[in-house]
Amino acid sequence: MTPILEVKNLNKTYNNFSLKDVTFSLNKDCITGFIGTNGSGKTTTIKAILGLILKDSGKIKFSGMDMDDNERKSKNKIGIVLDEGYFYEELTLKEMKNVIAPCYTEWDEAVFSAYIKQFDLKLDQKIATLSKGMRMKYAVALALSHHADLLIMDEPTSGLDPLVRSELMDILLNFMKEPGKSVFFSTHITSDLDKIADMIILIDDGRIIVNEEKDELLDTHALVKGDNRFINEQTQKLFLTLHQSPYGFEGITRKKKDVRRLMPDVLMERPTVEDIMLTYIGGNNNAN
Ligand SMILES: Nc1ncnc2c1ncn2[C@@H]1O[C@H](COP(=O)(O)OP(=O)(O)OP(=O)(O)O)[C@@H](O)[C@H]1O
Repeated sequence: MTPILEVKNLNKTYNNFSLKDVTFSLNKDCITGFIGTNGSGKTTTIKAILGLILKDSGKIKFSGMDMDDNERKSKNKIGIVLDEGYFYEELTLKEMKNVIAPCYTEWDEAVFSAYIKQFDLKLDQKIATLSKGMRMKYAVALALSHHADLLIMDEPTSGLDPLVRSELMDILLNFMKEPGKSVFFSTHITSDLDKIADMIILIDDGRIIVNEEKDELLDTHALVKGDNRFINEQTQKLFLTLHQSPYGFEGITRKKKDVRRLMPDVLMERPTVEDIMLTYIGGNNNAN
């Protein structure tokens, strides 16, 4: 199956930062979480994909077509929710919609009205007066009203309370019910992804470190906790990260069988996406 988006050897250099040969694909019918710490390159990658900044090199394909050569055609099928609202604050929701709608050949006013109603938004309200949660919902309504196949969201949950974040997760799951849809979702609030992501891509210092199915990632790793007496020169090597305190140790392993064999009395739990992220970032542990 053709991936919905292919990013190949994407490079972009700023004074103190660079994307380094960023390469990944997004599959149809998948929610992909794009995770990384502050400043790891998530926004830069998304902006480069969307042509909002000039890339130094690299190829981006949408549904098999080169995005540089088919900008209008591909952007017609992509919905975008960006971190900084790209809205004119003094306009009302309706006025801003009137600016955005003509950019899309498949704009669907009925779908937009249904979202506005569902999200309890008022079209005559000024953008400047929207709360963070309302602003996110408005951005989602705009992004999903032109029959997009791929929704790209940059930190949509940042600054939102847990209730609104959970509402957003439901909106995304609802969007995914139609076959052929995909979501690419950058965040450093990884708990949102534990629930909904199919794939996890981790970027650290401009480099893709992990690109794997979420369940595979969580099944092949384990969070191990136990008494310090189990830690010795041999068992230490079983861990990607290991933290010891006077009360015991906690570590992430990929060698679950060996841990079970050599450390029979320890606790093994399924890690979270955050545990995995903290394991692989920074380049200062056994994982790299
Ligand atoms: N226009 C620019 N000029 C120079 N440096 C920039 C520019 N835009 C971003 N950077 C730098 O690139 C690095 C990556 O930034 P980016 O916004 O992509 O990170 P991020 O992973 O999205 O972080 P966050 O989670 O904080 O939004 C940062 O060090 C940032 O300072």
